[in-house]
Amino acid sequence: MSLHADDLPDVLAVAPLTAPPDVSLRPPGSKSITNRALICAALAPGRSTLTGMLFANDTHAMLGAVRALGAGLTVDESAKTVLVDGIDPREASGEVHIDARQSGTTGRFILPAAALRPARGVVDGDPQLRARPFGPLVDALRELGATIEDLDRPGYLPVAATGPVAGGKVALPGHISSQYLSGLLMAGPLMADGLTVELTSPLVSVPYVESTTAVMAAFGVAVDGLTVAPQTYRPTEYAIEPDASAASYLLAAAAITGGRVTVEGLGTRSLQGDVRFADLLEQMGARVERGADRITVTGTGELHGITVDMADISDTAQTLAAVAAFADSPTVVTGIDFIRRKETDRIAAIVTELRRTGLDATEDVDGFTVRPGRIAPTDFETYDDHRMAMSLALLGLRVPGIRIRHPRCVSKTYPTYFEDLARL
Ligand SMILES: O=C(O)C1=C[C@@H](OP(=O)(O)O)[C@@H](O)[C@H](O)C1
Ligand SMILES: C=C(OP(=O)(O)O)C(=O)O
Repeated sequence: MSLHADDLPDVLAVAPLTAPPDVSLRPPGSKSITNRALICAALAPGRSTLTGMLFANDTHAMLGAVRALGAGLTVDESAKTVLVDGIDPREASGEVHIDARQSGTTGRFILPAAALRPARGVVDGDPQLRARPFGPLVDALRELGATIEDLDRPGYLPVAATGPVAGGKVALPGHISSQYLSGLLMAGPLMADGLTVELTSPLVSVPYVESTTAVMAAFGVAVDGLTVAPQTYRPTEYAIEPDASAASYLLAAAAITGGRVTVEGLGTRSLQGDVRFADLLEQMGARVERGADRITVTGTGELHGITVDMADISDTAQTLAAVAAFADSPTVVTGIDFIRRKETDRIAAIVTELRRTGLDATEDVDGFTVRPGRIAPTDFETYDDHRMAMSLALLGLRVPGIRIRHPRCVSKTYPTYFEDLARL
């Protein structure tokens, strides 16, 4: 049976490992970097070459989005490469329709780019994305000169944007999502007056904004603090690094099973904050070796609970919850109330599922607590959230009788997840 997302059954049984793993794996390309590189390349008149691309539902959403804006794409999935012929959206005409599917990054990055066009661009998504907040981004774009029509509930998709966005100074909250800021910054150099963002509340997911400015720099655009002067994106050859959030599951597997897993292509040079998940495994008792382009985690048989603020790396909070289930003391995760507005309410979802398996887990105001205990055979619900499926599957590497319902949701960012898990 193929374990590719497209071929998975409605309920997937996870077989416990018969021996600790000792493997080296290269996770697929980073979703976050792929979607940034696609935006920057699409806004860079001329041909860019992107290598190491992730092909998954979220990046297919972005490929469709930049194609709708007029970028030319030559896609070679087997070579993980895309040639992008970029455009200047300020010269575009004609109404376009963009389907961001389930992808927050696609919706929040393409809306400011679409608003650069002096014609109407409709941005919509799946019901799941329609339920996630867009209000702060819509307000900011209006403030900067774009016309944004609410096509349904104000502050939510679908919306229609008509530019051009003149730019200037804008106030933006930081505590709901960093994606608004990243999307505005990437469109910033094409605003006639440039862009300065003033944050009105503390920024979550900070490392993602650092990734944004790093990818922009690779395409020749400088950002000074939260100010972008009018500039031109330069087409370039850009190598996308593997996905650090995807790597968290593989590294967690080593810590949980007492094995050794090396992820290739990610290390101290990574642009992604989620590589710091390895630091948490180290704090819990695993051994971690870091190179410029690889991270190795070795499980020591010891795992202790920790208390940690995960506001910077919240996509790995559910992974940590799975590891915490095997520790010898409770783990408390704080700083992540904003993950209630991701693919699902992730705090409620992970606590509900850990309780279903018999663990004493509780929701806190801005996070959750996991108290280790006996883990019973369980069919886990996944809430159409790829990270629920990927995290809960880790329990099955040690505990018999773990089954994942609707596992195909991993196609959002990691269609080959269960193939990689089987390689352990
Ligand atoms: O900019 C990005 O690539 C992302 C930012 C984070 O979202 P928030 O800023 O909404 O927390 C993260 O959860 C998401 O998976 C990817
Ligand atoms: C929250 C996520 O994605 P996005 O916000 O890009 O939909 C994620 O991948 O966990």
